[in-house]
Amino acid sequence: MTAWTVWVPAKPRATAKSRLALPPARRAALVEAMLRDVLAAVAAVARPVVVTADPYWRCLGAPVRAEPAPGLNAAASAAASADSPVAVLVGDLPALRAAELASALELAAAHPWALVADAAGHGTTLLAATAPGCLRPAFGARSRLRHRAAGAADLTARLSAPGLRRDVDTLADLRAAVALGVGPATAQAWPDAPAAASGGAAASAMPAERLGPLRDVPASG
Ligand SMILES: Nc1nc2c(ncn2[C@@H]2O[C@H](COP(=O)(O)OP(=O)(O)OP(=O)(O)O)[C@@H](O)[C@H]2O)c(=O)[nH]1
Ligand SMILES: C=C(OP(=O)(O)O)C(=O)O
Repeated sequence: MTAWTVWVPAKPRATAKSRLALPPARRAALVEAMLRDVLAAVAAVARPVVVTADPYWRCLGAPVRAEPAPGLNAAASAAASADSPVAVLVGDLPALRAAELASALELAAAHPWALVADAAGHGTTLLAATAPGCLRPAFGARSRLRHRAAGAADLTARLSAPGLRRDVDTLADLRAAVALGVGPATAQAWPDAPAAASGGAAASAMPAERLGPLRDVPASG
């Protein structure tokens, strides 16, 4: 089996997920929880590395690398120059299952580099490369097409991996992730949700009927 290193970029805690309409402290707690759930899923199948400018993220317990410059693509480019096989996985996938990531990486092992698209179908949640220097990050609006045009194999249609594709930019996205079943840290950070039983993201499931109290909250200060 291929031994993958999976780099998870993490924006500074104070500014991450600015599109989530939540008060800053609650947003930061949610960002951290999602990151914890993603890292738990990654650690089950690969070696995780957090790439960030924020020393706070050392508290997550995974190895941390400093990003070379601000921005997701600069952070991802650090992974691109690391030893392959290497992947970049966004950190806002609270419904990620370890088995989904394992399936994606298994498919990716047959390609120089590959992508998985986000739930909307326009963005990218995973880039993975088996050959040195192949991974060319071009995250941002409509990144799926850019990554494909640059030569990445598009694995999306060959996978059933809703948690791997369910990135969270808005509260509506969070609602969709909750419907899939989020990991235990996210379940705990979101007060409307019951804390998940032990067993990590793969074992947790949050029933859709608990979604009632989830409301858009105006951002403050
Ligand atoms: N290291 C690093 N990671 C980043 C940076 N910007 C975004 N990321 C990470 O990239 C992944 C996807 O990011 P986005 O969905 O754009 O999240 P975001 O920038 O926090 O969201 P908004 O502030 O709402 O635009 C998440 O894991 C982010 O933490 C950055 O400047 N540096
Ligand atoms: C960074 C991306 O998207 P978003 O910021 O919308 O999550 C992307 O899909 O390349």
